Amino acid sequence: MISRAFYFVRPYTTRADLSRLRNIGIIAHIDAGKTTTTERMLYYSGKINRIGDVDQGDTITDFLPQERSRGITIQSAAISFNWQKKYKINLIDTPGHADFTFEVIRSVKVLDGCVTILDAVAGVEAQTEKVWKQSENIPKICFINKMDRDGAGYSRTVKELITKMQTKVALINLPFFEYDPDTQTNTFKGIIDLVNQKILKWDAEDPDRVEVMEALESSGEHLENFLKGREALVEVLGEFDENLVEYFLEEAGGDYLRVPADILNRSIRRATLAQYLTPVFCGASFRNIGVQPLLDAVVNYLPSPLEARFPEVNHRNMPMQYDPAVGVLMNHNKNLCVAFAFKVITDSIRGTMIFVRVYSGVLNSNNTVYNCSRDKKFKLGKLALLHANVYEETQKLYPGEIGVLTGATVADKVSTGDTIVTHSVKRDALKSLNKNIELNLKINPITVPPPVFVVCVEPKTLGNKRAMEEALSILIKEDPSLVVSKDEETGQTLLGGMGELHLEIARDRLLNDLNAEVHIGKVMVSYKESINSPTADVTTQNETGCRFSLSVAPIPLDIPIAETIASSSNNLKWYPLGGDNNYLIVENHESYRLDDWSFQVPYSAIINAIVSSSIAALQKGGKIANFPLHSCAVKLKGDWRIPLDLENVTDILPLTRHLISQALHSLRINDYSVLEPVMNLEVNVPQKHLGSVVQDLTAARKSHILSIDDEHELEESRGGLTSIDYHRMAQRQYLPPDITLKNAQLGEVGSGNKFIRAIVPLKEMVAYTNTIRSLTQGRGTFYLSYHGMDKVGQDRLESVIND
Ligand SMILES: Nc1nc2c(ncn2[C@@H]2O[C@H](COP(=O)(O)OP(=O)(O)OP(=O)(O)O)[C@@H](O)[C@H]2O)c(=O)[nH]1
Repeated sequence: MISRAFYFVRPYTTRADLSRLRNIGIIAHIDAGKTTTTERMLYYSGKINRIGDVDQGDTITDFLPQERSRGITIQSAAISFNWQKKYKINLIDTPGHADFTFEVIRSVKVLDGCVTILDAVAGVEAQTEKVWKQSENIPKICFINKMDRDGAGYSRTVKELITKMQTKVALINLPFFEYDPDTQTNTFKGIIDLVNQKILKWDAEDPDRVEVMEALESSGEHLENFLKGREALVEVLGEFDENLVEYFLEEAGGDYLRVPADILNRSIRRATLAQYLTPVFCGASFRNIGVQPLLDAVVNYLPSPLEARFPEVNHRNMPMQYDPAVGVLMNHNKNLCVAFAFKVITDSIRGTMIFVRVYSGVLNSNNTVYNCSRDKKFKLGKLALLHANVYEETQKLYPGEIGVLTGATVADKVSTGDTIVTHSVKRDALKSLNKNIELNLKINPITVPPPVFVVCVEPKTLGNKRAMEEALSILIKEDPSLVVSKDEETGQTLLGGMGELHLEIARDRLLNDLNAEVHIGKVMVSYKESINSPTADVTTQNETGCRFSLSVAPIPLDIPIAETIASSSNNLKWYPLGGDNNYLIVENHESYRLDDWSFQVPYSAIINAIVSSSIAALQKGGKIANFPLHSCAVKLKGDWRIPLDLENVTDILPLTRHLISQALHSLRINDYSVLEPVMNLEVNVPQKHLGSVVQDLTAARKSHILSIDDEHELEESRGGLTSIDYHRMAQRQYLPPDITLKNAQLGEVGSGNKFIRAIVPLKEMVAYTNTIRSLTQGRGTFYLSYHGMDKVGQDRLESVIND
């Protein structure tokens, strides 16, 4: 491994005004080349002075030891750099593995635009489709990478992009190959830039040398590709931009070559921001080819914070407008600063670091701020800009910035998904902010996907228990898609996660980084129980005069929870109980109104106590196998009583916990069901293997087949167009011939392939990679995503419980 001492990272980045700031993410399937491309971007921007390599484990953004040893990105890393001197790019390199989806979701939440990287050999892969959907509200550009590899297919990949992502495209550059008559091979050397009418050829030995030639002076197929490509570019933009058509007809005299680059660039920018189309670029980052034009595209075509979408907030009618000094000016208040926490990490030296995106105004170090999501007021400590793992302290975080809060004062005050507000200028002026609107402003939090696998974590000795709990609490604070629960029957601590790799990485972190002395069991599917029918109402009263009545009822599994909540009575308030789709439903009190509250203890303290006791009671599990309860609603009646002078809620906790257990106990074992995670499965197989794959899915894997389609006849629609329209669009799109692909390879994709959609229990999909490989001679691909929890039928109950 090459030592970091041989090269430097320049931490400082000059501040750009808001219109010249870009907050972008790099998203893609695993191994498409996100980190390799990011590394080149840092090099060409002057941020680093030598290029690191993923395979040698010395890139800037993959800095965790686990990332370096495994050669994959695990956590998204933020870094900023300048481009074309006046622009500042804040870039987040995200992981590609499906187990780390939450990292992508939380990054996308605070980004204004994305670069999607595609592998020219693999084409549009499943995880790319997923992250594309997750980022569907933000403009994107596409980079077809690995054009140097055997089997790279630029045009084949563009076709897949159009049909699978259902997007129009504008090809901005085309691949440039050089033919060697001696070896009779074509080698990828550079690009044909259709906007600037140049051919750019990179030097294989020297990453800084680029030969620039006039495209019009080329000949043969290069010239032909250039002319056809430029015509197609002007045409596609003309469908969106009337001004361009006018210019083309009147000023350029109908000549595609006479439309100047700046007019085209403006038009591409407008069409990209409107998400009318996706500009497409190509290159080979590993060979340093095509990265500078991609960086130009980031600043030319992706939005500044003054053009990005507004954040979604809890006050639906909150006035918002862009302001060059404030960013997103909210509630017409130029002094209001609003920031959103999207990530928390624990650094061994600096302690807790909270990543925030500032949407409005300025965050000043040492200011008093208010966490609207937790009703907490506190003082900020130091602020910083992070460049991967290099720390740059700063006094202020300006609008549009992505930065970090540090210091003991903030450590326990902020979690992922919280909204922080403060006064932009005065140190301690929360009182000047509107109590009901500004101090109650919440940017919609990040959705956390439910864990589907669990491992059992045990302290090596009883003395290690406390340290284990502390280490686990750090882990789940950093990554809310990890969930800690307790098996009440056995007392075991369970750690839930998104997949086997996710839990393996968590295990590494527990043992090696947090030095927890623990034993970790084998990875298991996370099963739950639920109830089939509601309990009777139960009531309890203690000697101090507290009295509560409640029942527990099942929440329907087949209706989205948002719909269930929306259709319930206005008289009821729903509070989530942890991550298992359990809720506390509270009836309005018969006699007390919140605005006329005469009790010593605040209403929120009573609710918090009942929430905690409900979580503990439901964790105790069901009657079949003690799996924690899922999709249960604890319904609190509105006739509860507590003494007016009750000083704290410690009495309430055991009372309601016991009451819930009593209600659940009254049900018979037959009133319970075991639930298991079921997954959406998509399988793409050549026609000739369809029978064996379907047979295996239905017989061996108990899956429920939803549809089997010809790959090109999928009938989904986006923007009013059907997928057939997109297939037609792909046929019409000008694409240069894929000269490095043999005919056989060209024919493989999309022709004669069948697309199977099914719902399948996660348990039955273990080791499916090997099965699909052997059933289809390595030609089939599949993709799994979480569908929901479903009841386990009697026929499989025993095997599930034994599992
Ligand atoms: N031939 C070739 N290999 C490349 C290119 N770009 C990346 N690679 C290789 O592809 C592999 C994966 O590259 P990464 O940059 O780690 O991909 P990634 O998308 O960041 O991967 P994850 O973050 O783990 O999802 C590495 O072995 C790279 O050297 C390219 O342009 N050409």
